[in-house]
Amino acid sequence: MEDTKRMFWNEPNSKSYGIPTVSIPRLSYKDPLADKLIANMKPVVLTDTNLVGSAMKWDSHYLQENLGDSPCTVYLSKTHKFKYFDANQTKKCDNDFSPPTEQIVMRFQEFVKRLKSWKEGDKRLYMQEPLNEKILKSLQLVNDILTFNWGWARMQQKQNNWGPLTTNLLMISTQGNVTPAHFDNQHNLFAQIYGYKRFILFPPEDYDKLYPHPVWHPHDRQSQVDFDYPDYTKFPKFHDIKGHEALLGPGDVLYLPLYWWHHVESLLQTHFTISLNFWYKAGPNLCLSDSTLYPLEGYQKMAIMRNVEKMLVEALRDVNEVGPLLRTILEGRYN
Ligand SMILES: CC[C@@H](CC(=O)C(=O)O)C(=O)O
Ligand SMILES: [Zn+2]
Repeated sequence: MEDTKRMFWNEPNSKSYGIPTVSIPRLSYKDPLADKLIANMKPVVLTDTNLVGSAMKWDSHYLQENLGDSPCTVYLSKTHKFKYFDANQTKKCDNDFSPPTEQIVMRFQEFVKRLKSWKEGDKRLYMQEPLNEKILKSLQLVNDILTFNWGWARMQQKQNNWGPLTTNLLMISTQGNVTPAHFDNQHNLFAQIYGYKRFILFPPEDYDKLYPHPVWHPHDRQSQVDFDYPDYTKFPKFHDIKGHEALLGPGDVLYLPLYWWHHVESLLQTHFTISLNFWYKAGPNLCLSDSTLYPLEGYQKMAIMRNVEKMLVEALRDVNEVGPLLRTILEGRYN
């Protein structure tokens, strides 16, 4: 793996974006430091969990055999970026929101056909579908899933007090696709199955450097900063950002902590990449109580800021009144 890693960084698609980064530790799951990092909500790549060992044989042919006519959600983009948006939150944008990607449902076999014939210049494809009874018709695939290393995953969930597993998102991306920087409100065990992905992570406390869209916006949780063409006038603090970087290959699992920002790229080594994530709800330590330790952690302050913003949007109704009211609270009093 190390040799592959060295070869990779010559790849043209590993843009540095001018962001200094440190490497995320790559450890055996047996290394006590691995569990310590997870317990402290720090990212770590685990190289030998065998979490999705039974999925290492999943390639386009095998998945076509076992998912064939299942309907799956596919995003189409004219660019390499797949910036997520919540279609239910466009009403507050007075129709000046233009979706950056198209979302369609197609049969899995149709997706594979388009994936195989895809070439540079075509609309890029990104299939993202939760593994659930809707698509799991084949016993072979169900058996593969049943033989994941659930013992290890359940142990992490229990000893770190995570909430329930909510989703296993199956992701199949054409080479070179980018999921721009965003955060999720769940813990994530991200398993790489085929091809290579590059992650650049930023801690929750970089909230002020990544300028997320407002909570009411369709791009809630997504950074406003375009890493390819950063607007340092509008987003000056982005200049000081520092990242945590990891290259994931088949069998690697990245623990991506709740509220950590992440930018994700499918590298050019293969025509497409296959990944599966395990999203777990946050545990009770996101709620403040008598046992809360102070000072609060970055992720706890992030939850507070989001709740304050949501409360103001609800109370004021007009989103244009949120800024002026916050400035009134701040100016000459807290700054
Ligand atoms: C959802 C797409 C993204 C992964 C991610 O953001 C997550 O698992 O939270 C990626 O791999 O391109
Ligand atoms: Zn994410």
